[in-house]
Amino acid sequence: MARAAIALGANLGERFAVLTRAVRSLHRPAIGLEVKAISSWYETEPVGPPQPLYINGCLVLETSLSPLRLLAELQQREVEAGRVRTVHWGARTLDLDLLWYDDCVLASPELTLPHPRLEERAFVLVPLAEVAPDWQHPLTLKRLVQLRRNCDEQGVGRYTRRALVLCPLGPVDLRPLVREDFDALQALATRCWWQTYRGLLSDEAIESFIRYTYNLETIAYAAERADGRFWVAEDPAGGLIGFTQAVIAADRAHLSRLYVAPECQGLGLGTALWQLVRGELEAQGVQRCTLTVLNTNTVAIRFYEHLGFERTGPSGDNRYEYVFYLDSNV
Ligand SMILES: Nc1ncnc2c1ncn2[C@@H]1O[C@H](COP(=O)(O)OP(=O)(O)OP(=O)(O)O)[C@@H](O)[C@H]1O
Ligand SMILES: Nc1nc2c(c(=O)[nH]1)N=C(CO)CN2
Repeated sequence: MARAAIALGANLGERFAVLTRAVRSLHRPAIGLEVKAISSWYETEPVGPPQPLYINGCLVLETSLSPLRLLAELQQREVEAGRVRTVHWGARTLDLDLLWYDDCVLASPELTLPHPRLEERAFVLVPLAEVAPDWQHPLTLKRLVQLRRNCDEQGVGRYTRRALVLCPLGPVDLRPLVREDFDALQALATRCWWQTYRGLLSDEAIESFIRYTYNLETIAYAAERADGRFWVAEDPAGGLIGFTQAVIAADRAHLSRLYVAPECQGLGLGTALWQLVRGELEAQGVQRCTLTVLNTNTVAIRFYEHLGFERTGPSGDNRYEYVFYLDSNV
């Protein structure tokens, strides 16, 4: 198996939907394509003629395909995404570039490896350094960390409202909750609540919490609160398998909920949801994030402490209060 890196870019249409579909379609172990790492997403100013902002990211793949076969797979996905080539470096629904393929060096017009403009593009180097920091350019012998350090990152900003994370299920989409999710969220929350609180709370209390907190009206209210951030985790088949919400008020935030479907626990999704929340809180200048947890919920307590939350004391009704400091100067 060879290792290869792919740059993804999109600046037309439903950019995230297109990019998510592309990543998922590149995870096909049966045909010798396996996604091994996915970077964060970045919103980037266009290099080239005036055009809309891009979303860029990078992947590392393991593959049994030859470089040219891999390029053909990439080009096929660009066509499927509706890409039309008109203007050089112009706007596109999807751009998939092969950045490198092991130590392979090639210089044909059809395929040049490593990608000839890799070293001058911050919109490639910044996400690539996340997923392959130790990669070394086979010709210049420069390491990626060094290339990234020397590049001008202006115009390349982290996009904190979404992430695509790899887990044994394949690429899982962490994205904002939308109205079409409400029914599925209600069903998932009901399952999560029974699994989490059976034995810790009375059945009547669980039933009444679910009825109060996850009826369609309260879900809609939570989703639409101006200061709320509500994300869901969507598995590769389109099912919801996790959710979280943080409420921000000035430089403080409160993590109101974080749940993962019972059958998907232990895959790193809870941590991934927290990382997404944390990135957004940092981007908003939030300094501390609090939460409360039932004092008998040892699984959750262990999880939050592992993330770095510190207990600040008991709160009313059998709960503990925790805080996470985002700014080490606080
Ligand atoms: N490493 C590579 N990855 C992708 N395409 C390549 C590579 N090397 C050469 N090519 C060739 O480049 C041609 C033009 O590709 P494309 O239209 O995607 O360019 P572009 O995205 O507009 O510009 P750039 O190549 O600077 O990103 C393709 O037909 C492809 O055969
Ligand atoms: N920010 C940004 N600018 C670009 C991009 C891209 O992916 N991101 N792709 C281009 C052609 O490959 C030309 N310009």
